Amino acid sequence: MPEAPVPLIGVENLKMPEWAAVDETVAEAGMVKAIRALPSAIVIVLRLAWRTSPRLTLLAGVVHVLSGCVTAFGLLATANVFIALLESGPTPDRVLESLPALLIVVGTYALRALLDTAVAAVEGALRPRIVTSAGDEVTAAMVRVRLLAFEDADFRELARQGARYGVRSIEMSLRWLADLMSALISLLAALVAAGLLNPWLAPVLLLAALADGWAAAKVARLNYRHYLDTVGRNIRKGIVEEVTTWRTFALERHALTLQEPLLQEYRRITESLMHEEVRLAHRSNLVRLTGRAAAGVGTAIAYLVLGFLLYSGQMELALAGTAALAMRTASNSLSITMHAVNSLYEESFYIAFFHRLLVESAKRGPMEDGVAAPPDPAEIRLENVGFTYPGQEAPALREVSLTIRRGEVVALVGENGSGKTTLGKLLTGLYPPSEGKVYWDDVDLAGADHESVHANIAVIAQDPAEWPMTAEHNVTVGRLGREDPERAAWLDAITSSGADEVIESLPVKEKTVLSKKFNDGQDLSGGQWQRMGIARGIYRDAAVLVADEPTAALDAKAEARVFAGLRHASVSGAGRRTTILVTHRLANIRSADRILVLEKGRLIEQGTHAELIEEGGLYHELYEIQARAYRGE
Ligand SMILES: Nc1ncnc2c1ncn2[C@@H]1O[C@H](COP(=O)(O)OP(=O)(O)OP(=O)(O)O)[C@@H](O)[C@H]1O
Repeated sequence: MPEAPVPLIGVENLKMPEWAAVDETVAEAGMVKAIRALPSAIVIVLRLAWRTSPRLTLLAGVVHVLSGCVTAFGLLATANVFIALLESGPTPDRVLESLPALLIVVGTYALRALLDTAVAAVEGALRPRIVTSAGDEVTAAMVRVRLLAFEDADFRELARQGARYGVRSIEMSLRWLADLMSALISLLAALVAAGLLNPWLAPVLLLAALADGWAAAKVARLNYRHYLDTVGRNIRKGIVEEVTTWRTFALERHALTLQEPLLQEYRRITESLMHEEVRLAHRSNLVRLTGRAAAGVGTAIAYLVLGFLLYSGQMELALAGTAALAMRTASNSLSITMHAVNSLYEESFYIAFFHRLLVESAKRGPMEDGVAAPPDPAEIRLENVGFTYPGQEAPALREVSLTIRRGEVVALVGENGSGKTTLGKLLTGLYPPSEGKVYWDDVDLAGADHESVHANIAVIAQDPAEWPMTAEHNVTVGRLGREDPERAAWLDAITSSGADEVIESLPVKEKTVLSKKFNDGQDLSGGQWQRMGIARGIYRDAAVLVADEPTAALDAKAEARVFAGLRHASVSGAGRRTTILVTHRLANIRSADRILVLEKGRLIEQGTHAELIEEGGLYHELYEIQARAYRGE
């Protein structure tokens, strides 16, 4: 019997992102309630247009209104042509008499054509500006959010959806808004014309429109409901696509023979999405058919009313032509209006993402009016600090109190998951504590301007970023404007880190682009990237340096060289640098000024190597395990 497929990445029990759960209520809302939500989306778009260019926005409004008015005028002028033509008397005379009215009609058509061109020109200039501006607002908001925001999966997904659908929806909404304005004005003109001819004609025309409108609104809500229902599966699909096709997973994918199971998983998700898609198409079609049938009945009633009015002599035949024209125009405009309203309604959900993304980003944005942190703090002090990652229950750090003085080399030691990396992020103000305080001298980082803190830190990450730029910029990107006429800082950074050997091996040395995305680009090995990351951290020459497992991927020779380099860097340069080292290789940190030992998020021991060995606690135990392994015991 074939084995049942094992779902690698489950799809059934996915928790809905919080923002999508909120929208559930919108998707379930009644038609009236939903239509009431429409103006807020229009306001967002109009505000954005106004912010982008008040002049062009105003101009777009004016040309639209003018163009609609000309249509209305043309329609009423047509009535005069019919009246002149259908009067009693010889045909040539009637034709001649109708000529002035006909000329007016032709004139309105010409004017309408000119105004349409003006509308297209103004919109052509305005729309790209608004779309660029919307994209810019999202990007700027995202760039400015605090680091911790990226730990929040809901926010990350909102950012993805807001950037992807929000900006596109704004562009679409602009088109619909333009259509809506022209159609509404034409509709108004046609209804007035029809109403003037006979008051009964206007309401029956509206009847047909309502049926159309109901169907379109229902389809919009079905679409949005479908979007919400499938958002979780689409997230999963993205993840599976990533692990199935990305290079990062390629090695293990093959080595673990996961290709086929992953493909199965991918198919399982896409097939379930496809079935939903087909179901949606069927349901939408049915709704549309019902709407069209009802609208057809409405139109038939309108023509019956017209026929009755003619039959009963309540309307002259001369006016019936204009009435029919007005009905036709009204019905066209109504269908455009309804389509535009419903498309706007549909887009309004996604515009809400855009808006929510801006609001959520602002909440997570930089501190306004924060005080400047000292550029070279004499001490960093933690008072009863606790930290819990967003969405987690258990704290990663608890009740940590400590002081680190300028120039100290402090090593953080502890088992996996004990909180070393997290502590490094709190000391450098990258994450705010959930409890307690972090001070740089007497400045509480909770009230400090983030940039002033981050400008004075350098972080050598365990998995350094592989910047797709030249090797030179990979080292200098942290302080591009640094004055280095003799290249002493550059040489110091690359020799202390061992990056000099990497650069030497590159085809065009430091000018080599380190990315396979470029034709002549080059990739590096894990250890080589790590050396570039260390060089970058040293070159930044910041007052506080955190090196998180900087040598995990380095060979023994390179590792010894890096630690010597880091010790040298901590006493050289502009001032004495505060260095915080996270490492599991305890032999490297024997000479650290102080060793802090963490266990399950608590600081349980601190002191020099000798003191901690003497104490005989966890550090002693960990050190002995490693030492025994080297002694071959
Ligand atoms: N991004 C995150 N989201 C949620 N929890 C996290 C995150 N990063 C770390 N944690 C949790 O916080 C705790 C501390 O993690 P941290 O990375 O600080 O440990 P560490 O001592 O540096 O571990 P290692 O030696 O493995 O690098 C762990 O329980 C970990 O599971």
